Amino acid sequence: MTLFDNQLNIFNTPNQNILPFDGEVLLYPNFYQEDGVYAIFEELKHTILWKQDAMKIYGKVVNFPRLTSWYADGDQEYIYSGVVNTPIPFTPLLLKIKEAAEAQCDKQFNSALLNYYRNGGDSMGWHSDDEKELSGNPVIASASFGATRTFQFKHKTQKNARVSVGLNNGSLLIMQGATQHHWLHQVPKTAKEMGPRINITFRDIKY
Ligand SMILES: O=C(O)CCC(=O)C(=O)O
Ligand SMILES: [Fe+2]
Repeated sequence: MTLFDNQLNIFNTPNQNILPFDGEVLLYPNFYQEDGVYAIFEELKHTILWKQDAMKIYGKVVNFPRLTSWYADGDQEYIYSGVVNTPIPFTPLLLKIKEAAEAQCDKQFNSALLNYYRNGGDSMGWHSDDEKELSGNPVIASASFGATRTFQFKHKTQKNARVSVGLNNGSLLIMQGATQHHWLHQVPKTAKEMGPRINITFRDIKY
């Protein structure tokens, strides 16, 4: 597969920080850009072991508004949003996507959280990626495939500070520095007609 050959030479041009202060977020809209980018979504859709997780809210079991999966090196369980995740070993395609992100970040990742947004009704609410297993200032690389969804940041204390970007097919978003301490992020629901989207966030979990 030649999917990522030459890519780093062409698409790793320095990019501007999209946050105004208190963190660093870099967006590379055309990172996974070879012809194969259209096949990545389909392969992920069919080969990832998607699951429907649920959480209890006031005693009621409510499905997450998306499907999820967790891939990682080793066999350590990881609790995310109250759900115990047992890791699945990386597939060859996930490894290629991960290695390209690692080369761009100059950082190794040992795990990946995957989210499958089936349509505009699927979403992820406001949160920071600040689980205790992520180190003080985590570097998180987020790869997106399929439909473009809006990704929003809002500052935790400066209420008017908000940033919104579209995460398109083949984009790579890197969140680093103090971002998770000061900013929340979300993928809001939309009433617009919306195709499916798969997002992968690569993380380095300290056990
Ligand atoms: O789907 C996205 O772009 C965001 C995913 C995310 O924030 C997460 O997995 O923590
Ligand atoms: Fe997140």
